[in-house]
Amino acid sequence: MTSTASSRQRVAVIGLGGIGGAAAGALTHAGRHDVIACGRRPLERMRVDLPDESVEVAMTVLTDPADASPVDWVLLTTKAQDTDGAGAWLRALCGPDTTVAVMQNGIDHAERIASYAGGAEALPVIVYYNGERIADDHVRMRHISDADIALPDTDTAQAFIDLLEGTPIQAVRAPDFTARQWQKLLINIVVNPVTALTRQRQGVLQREDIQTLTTALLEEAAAVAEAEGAGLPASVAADTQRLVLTFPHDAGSSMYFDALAGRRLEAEALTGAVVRAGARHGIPTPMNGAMLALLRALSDGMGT
Ligand SMILES: NC(=O)C1=CN([C@@H]2O[C@H](COP(=O)(O)OP(=O)(O)OC[C@H]3O[C@@H](n4cnc5c(N)ncnc54)[C@H](OP(=O)(O)O)[C@@H]3O)[C@@H](O)[C@H]2O)C=CC1
Ligand SMILES: CC(C)(CO)C(=O)C(=O)O
Repeated sequence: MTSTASSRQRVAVIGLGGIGGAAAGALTHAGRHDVIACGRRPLERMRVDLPDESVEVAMTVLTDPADASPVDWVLLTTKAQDTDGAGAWLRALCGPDTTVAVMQNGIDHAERIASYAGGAEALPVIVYYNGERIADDHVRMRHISDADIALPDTDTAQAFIDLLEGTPIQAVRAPDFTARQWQKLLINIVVNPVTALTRQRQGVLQREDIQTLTTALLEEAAAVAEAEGAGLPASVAADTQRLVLTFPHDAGSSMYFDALAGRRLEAEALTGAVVRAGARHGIPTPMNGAMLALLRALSDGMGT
């Protein structure tokens, strides 16, 4: 674990989309650490619309893992399905003292990076803030929950909170981290597929016919979460349904933006995780299975 309370740290952010662009921009703007970004295209400056201010920051962006060397912190912010593609970055950036904050949706954060990160420690991060890539050099971050990220209740998590000091990213240590991972997954198996498949922003969730669908998706997923020992309350399906209806109608979702841009969808890490866990426990998930088939068909027709 790296100590960050006072020392200047070397930070690398892999991926400069909605989540990574906001994190890299906010850390660079705060100026407390040496931040590099690892991307697929060169970039010199980025406009970052933070919740309370819009800033333009000069970025140091590497495009070739051969130019990278081990750092104190790696923030992995690609989509889950692009983790393998980011493997060369992880290998180059991770040493024995590196911590990798896996800022992705889903429930198997640590497993995704295990084969690339050598001895580096994985810190799973539940991301609640909304990040939108407006252009390659322009991202917007919005708070949509009390906390922007949730972390396990560990010293490493505290070191990450210290790292983020001076940025608008509000973090909490969560003793109920596993429950929260599943709670977030329940949100994602509703908001992401529905917005991506309908190509409509979150206002579409207010439709009565869509609410019938999302209730069914959530009830299946809640049964699977219970079998997994997630520790969620019996009311979690109804609670999640109510919660997603409070989200901004004009917000998209990470999967919605991929559908619009013709990129592959994060279907296996979200809906796929529920369907696979349901199969392990012998719990039928026909509605999520149907969504998964549609998402796979859409995703397989996409480019990258
Ligand atoms: N956006 C949101 O509001 C939220 C997103 N999340 C989760 O956060 C994670 C990140 O999502 P989001 O930021 O929206 O995703 P984006 O698609 O906006 O950004 C992903 C970034 O990763 C880059 N990337 C992909 N492969 C590589 C690679 N091999 N090397 C370097 N960069 C690479 C992409 O590059 P390129 O530009 O070339 O495609 C892109 O810049 C996902 O797991 C998502 O589910 C969680 C909560 C909210
Ligand atoms: C909850 C939501 C929809 C917030 O942006 C999200 O996690 C995503 O876009 O993937």
